[in-house]
Amino acid sequence: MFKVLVSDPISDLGIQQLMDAADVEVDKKPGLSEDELVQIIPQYDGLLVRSQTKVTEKIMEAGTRLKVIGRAGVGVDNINLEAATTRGIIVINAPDGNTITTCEHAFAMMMALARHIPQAYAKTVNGEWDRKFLGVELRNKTLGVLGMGRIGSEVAKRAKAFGMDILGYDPFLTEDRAEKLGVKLATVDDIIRNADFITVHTPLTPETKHMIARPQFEVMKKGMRIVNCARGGIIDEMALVEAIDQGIVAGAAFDVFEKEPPEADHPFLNNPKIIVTPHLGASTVEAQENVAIDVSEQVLHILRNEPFKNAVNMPPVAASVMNKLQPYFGLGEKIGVFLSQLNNQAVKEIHVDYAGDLAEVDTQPLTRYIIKGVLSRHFAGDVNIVNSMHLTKVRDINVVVSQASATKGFTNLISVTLKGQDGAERRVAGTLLNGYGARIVQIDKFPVDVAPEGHLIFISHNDKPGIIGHVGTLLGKNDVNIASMQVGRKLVGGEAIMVLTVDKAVTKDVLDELTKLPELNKAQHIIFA
Ligand SMILES: NC(=O)c1ccc[n+]([C@@H]2O[C@H](COP(=O)([O-])OP(=O)(O)OC[C@H]3O[C@@H](n4cnc5c(N)ncnc54)[C@H](O)[C@@H]3O)[C@@H](O)[C@H]2O)c1
Ligand SMILES: O=C(O)CC[C@@H](O)C(=O)O
Repeated sequence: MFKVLVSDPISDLGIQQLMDAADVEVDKKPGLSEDELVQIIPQYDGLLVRSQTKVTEKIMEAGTRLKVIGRAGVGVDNINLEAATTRGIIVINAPDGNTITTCEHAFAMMMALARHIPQAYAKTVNGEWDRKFLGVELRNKTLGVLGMGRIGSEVAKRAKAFGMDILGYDPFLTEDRAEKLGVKLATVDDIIRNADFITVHTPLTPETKHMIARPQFEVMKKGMRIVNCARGGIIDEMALVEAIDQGIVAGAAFDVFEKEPPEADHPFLNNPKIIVTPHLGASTVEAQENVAIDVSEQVLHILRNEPFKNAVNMPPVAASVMNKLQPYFGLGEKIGVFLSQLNNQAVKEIHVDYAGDLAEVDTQPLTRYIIKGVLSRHFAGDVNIVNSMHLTKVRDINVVVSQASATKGFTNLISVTLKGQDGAERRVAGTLLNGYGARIVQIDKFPVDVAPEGHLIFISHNDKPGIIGHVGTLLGKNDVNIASMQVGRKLVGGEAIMVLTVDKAVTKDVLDELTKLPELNKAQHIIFA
């Protein structure tokens, strides 16, 4: 039974799928402190949060069973990703579920700003009939959108319908896409100097922190208005207050703050030209259901070891590519497991070569399975596809991936070579054979045909008459039943290998006895657990 802790208020309807799952027990405990979380987290396999819970290294350190942290929303700045990756904890988010809701909030903030709606409301309900509030139209105004991702693009579409001219900047915005969205591709400087309204929709990163600060306010169009429904810190709060005081900025609308919640004396909270909401961008019934449904579904997949999407601490891969790669994951990992047992020296480089059907696909996820296989028997702690690449960096292991079309007659081929620090190499290649599943087809320089399952004995010997008989007799004497046997050699009488599939594990004593046979150089037990 998997246990999942929901530590923030998350839509019940959204997590229904998790609560209904027969193999999952869900505990809802919103509002716990870090210390309280540290106390209870060891019993959980999954943690579901919104933005209130700060998932710190200390919590992950205590969460020895944690496999997945699900963020019901987009931003994962409340989760220590580095700590999660190091521990192999998969972090997933729900990037699409609140896009429209947040876009609508940003748009509502822009309209409220243009027409002083919160200020007028406050006066009216206080008994004051103040008709001096004079707004501006959106029509024919220039809107600058910084960050044309999911939310920024939706804002631009709506602004178009309002008759605004839109300048968009995003390092990933192409001319084509800008044209499709009816947006003029601009530089940050164009936007700063020409926009009547600016709205920011980037993540908070070292590059975007204070991307609008004093130098930018100094060159802005007098009377412009600015909206931040993305992340506190993208706009320098103190510089904004100064720009309002100097009459450069006519008004600002903020849903997010550098520190949340802001202190009671935060200068935004008593400034009549700044309207604020308490990080409500994603707060609609629809968005909260959507993100909770998305994230619950992925958490279930991860707990059940099924393919999943939206991992934040792994590179994104298109679903079509994932479907193509998925059948190879088991083979890739087994090649790695095989090599990790064959190899007996410090690894400097892992070279993965993909051929045939795999030559033109983005094979990054598959490489992670191979590396996981190579490392998992040697590293303390959980090695998985989230932390496997990270672990190679920590251990200074170079990973080289190549793709080639030469398949040596196979429709697909994965060849993995471990290079040791003395330059020695071990190689295992495998393929997926239609109707037969995973097969190992090469070990070092020897062609073989072995199913990577259960227990194998790998023997290197000199190709001399009688050796197969000696091995069979010795194993029989020790009650080890041979299910199949493969012999590989390059030259008659030269170096050779033997791979035996046996029904059970072989003891070290049996291996030692095998090694003492004439012409036998080495015998190893290989296990695919
Ligand atoms: N207020 C809320 O409740 C709320 C809700 C949802 C999302 N958000 C926040 O809104 C922001 C946007 O979310 P999204 O879903 O559209 O994300 P997204 O990833 O789809 O888009 C972000 C875009 O920002 C662009 N970008 C990155 N650095 C940039 C830079 N230096 N200059 C210009 N553009 C840059 C990226 O290329 C990307 O296209 C995020 O910060 C997210 O956390 C807030
Ligand atoms: O959970 C929330 O309400 C905040 C959501 C928002 O900031 C996000 O990044 O998705």
